[in-house]
Amino acid sequence: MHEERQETPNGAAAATLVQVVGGAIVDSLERPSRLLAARRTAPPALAGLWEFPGGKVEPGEAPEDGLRRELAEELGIDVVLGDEVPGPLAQGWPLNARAAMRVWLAEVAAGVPEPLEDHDELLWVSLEGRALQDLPWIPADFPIVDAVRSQATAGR
Ligand SMILES: Nc1nc2c([nH]c(=O)n2[C@H]2C[C@H](O)[C@@H](COP(=O)(O)OP(=O)(O)OP(=O)(O)O)O2)c(=O)[nH]1
Repeated sequence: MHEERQETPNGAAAATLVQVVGGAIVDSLERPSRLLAARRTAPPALAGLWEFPGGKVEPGEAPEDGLRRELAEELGIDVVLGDEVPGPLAQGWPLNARAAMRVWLAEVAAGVPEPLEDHDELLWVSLEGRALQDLPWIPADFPIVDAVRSQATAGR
């Protein structure tokens, strides 16, 4: 697992959060209208909840490379990454006491997304209306979903 150490404000060393990366895959980076949500199969506490496909960055791996690798493994696709959806931390969005996630907008460059690993269903959900927020996401993902929607639909 990839954990780094950093200095806290009082100078004590503290373990930083496990770095997770997630893909906010939209139908088109140019004119986004739908987002791809993925339903987890494990662990039991998260099974059945929706998330951004992705996973943990491996030691020595650049976050963007980790995201491309995870999306190829889990969904069988190559992606073009767009802008990052920045969170409040240097490590992105807080997920829980141990992990934070950096999220990038992305578009499918090759392949058709399929739930090959870790998910049992994929859903293209409209960025308009309530459909996105009405899905049972992993609780930590709701603010991220909001930010993704705002960023993806900005400038329309
Ligand atoms: N991929 C992903 N993980 C999320 C999201 N929200 C959230 O709280 N998480 C949590 C669930 C897990 O505790 C952690 C990511 O772990 P993971 O199980 O997806 O990572 P991985 O594919 O590398 O799996 P593994 O090698 O550890 O089995 O982050 C999300 O939107 N996407």
